[in-house]
Amino acid sequence: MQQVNWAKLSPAEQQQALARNPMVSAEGLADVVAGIIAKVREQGDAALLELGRQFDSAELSALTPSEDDWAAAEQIPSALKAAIEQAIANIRSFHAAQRLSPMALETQPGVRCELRVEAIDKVGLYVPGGSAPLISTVLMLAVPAQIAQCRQVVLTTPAPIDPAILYAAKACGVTQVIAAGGAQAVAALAYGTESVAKVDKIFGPGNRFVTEAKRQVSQDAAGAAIDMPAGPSEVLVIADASANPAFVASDLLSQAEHGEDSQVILVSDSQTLIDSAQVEIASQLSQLPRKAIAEQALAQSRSILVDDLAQAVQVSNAYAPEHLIIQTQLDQSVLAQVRAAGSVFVGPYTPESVGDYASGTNHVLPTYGFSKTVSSLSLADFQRRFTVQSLSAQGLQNLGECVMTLADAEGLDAHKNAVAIRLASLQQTVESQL
Ligand SMILES: NC(=O)c1ccc[n+]([C@@H]2O[C@H](COP(=O)([O-])OP(=O)(O)OC[C@H]3O[C@@H](n4cnc5c(N)ncnc54)[C@H](O)[C@@H]3O)[C@@H](O)[C@H]2O)c1
Ligand SMILES: N[C@H](CO)Cc1c[nH]c[nH+]1
Ligand SMILES: [Zn+2]
Repeated sequence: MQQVNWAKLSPAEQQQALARNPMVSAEGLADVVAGIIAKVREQGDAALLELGRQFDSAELSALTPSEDDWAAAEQIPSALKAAIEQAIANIRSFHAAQRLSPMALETQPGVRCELRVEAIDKVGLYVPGGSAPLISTVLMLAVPAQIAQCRQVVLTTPAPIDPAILYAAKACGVTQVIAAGGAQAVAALAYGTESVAKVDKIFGPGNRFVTEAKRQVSQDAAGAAIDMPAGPSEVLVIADASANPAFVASDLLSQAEHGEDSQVILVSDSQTLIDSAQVEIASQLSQLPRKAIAEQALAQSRSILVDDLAQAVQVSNAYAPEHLIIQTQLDQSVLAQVRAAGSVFVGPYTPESVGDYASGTNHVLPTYGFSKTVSSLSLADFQRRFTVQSLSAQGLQNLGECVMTLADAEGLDAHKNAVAIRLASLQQTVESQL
């Protein structure tokens, strides 16, 4: 991890200290992904099988799990089943509480306005599986889809599919599981194939091929909507001298182990804490099976010495991390100054892993600094909201003049006439009754 002293950096160097890998980093990534999407649109299932064999599993022979696969899913260890069920219960509680109550009111007498909420009909869930089978991502995507009552829930994940992914998918009411990963899976969800149902919206994180494919299909009217840019994992830890360096190191490593393109940042006003966290990182890293991956992520990560905690939050707000961990003596006052973060973890006993798996919050979060404007995944993302209005005759008489004046000002006579014709008809009725 590179070490820098924030106060001694020029503005350009400060920007550099918070730089990420570019979103479209690999040479020609957009063209490679466009080629894969075109292939899936032309060749359907045959393309999914060919690309799946090339990138994921040479033995791939079918896109849908067999009866044996579903039977194997029931055989996962009972402790794992229990952990999945406990996580589902917490995720369900937190997301069910996000249901909006129907809202209706009269904005003025006779003018009734409503806000209604309905599920998005067909959703596609992308569960990463290139480097680790993200069983927890099944829960984060499928539980809110189930609460929203989406009619069709198609899950794709690279082959070979881990039995626990199937177990979790079944437990959360997924309607179709497809063994496909990467850009080809996103293309199949967006446009459909012989085996994959076309969906309205695609959810889920992934590597740069997945993220770029989501971007491309979301820009095509014939494609599908997407949730957010949820790319390589990131964490920023704000820690002061009171923090436990072993805890801090473990949190940084938990995100560094995701992928070579993950990034972790430690911001502290204590050089002593930074030094002892570095010692801990070296010692914990040596024990990790995914040491090589974490090492590469650490090579593009930083520790930043700041003057005080106020400056630490400024640095964090400028970076806008996917995950923000606060381990200081002034946690609540630091939290109050946070302006941009996908999800925040407060206090020494709140490792980021709890949000990744089971506290109840969603782990699908905006990366690349998008947490300045994009929110963490929630129930609302699986729903569409629409408004309804209904006016009584009296309501139109009360509001008509206002609408006609505004239509007049815009020079839109047909708009004005649509009101005037009704008001005239009402007037005639009144006169005929006299
Ligand atoms: N932001 C979030 O909310 C969040 C949540 C969970 C995971 N993540 C991130 O998701 C990512 C998962 O990445 P992953 O790679 O493990 O799994 P993945 O499933 O996203 O990607 C694997 C797929 O990439 C494709 N691929 C690999 N090399 C390719 C190549 N050379 N050309 C074309 N396609 C290729 C293959 O089709 C393969 O199926 C990690 O970076 C992790 O940090 C983010
Ligand atoms: N930290 C990841 C999101 O960036 C989510 C995850 C899944 N499993 C473990 N972690
Ligand atoms: Zn994680």
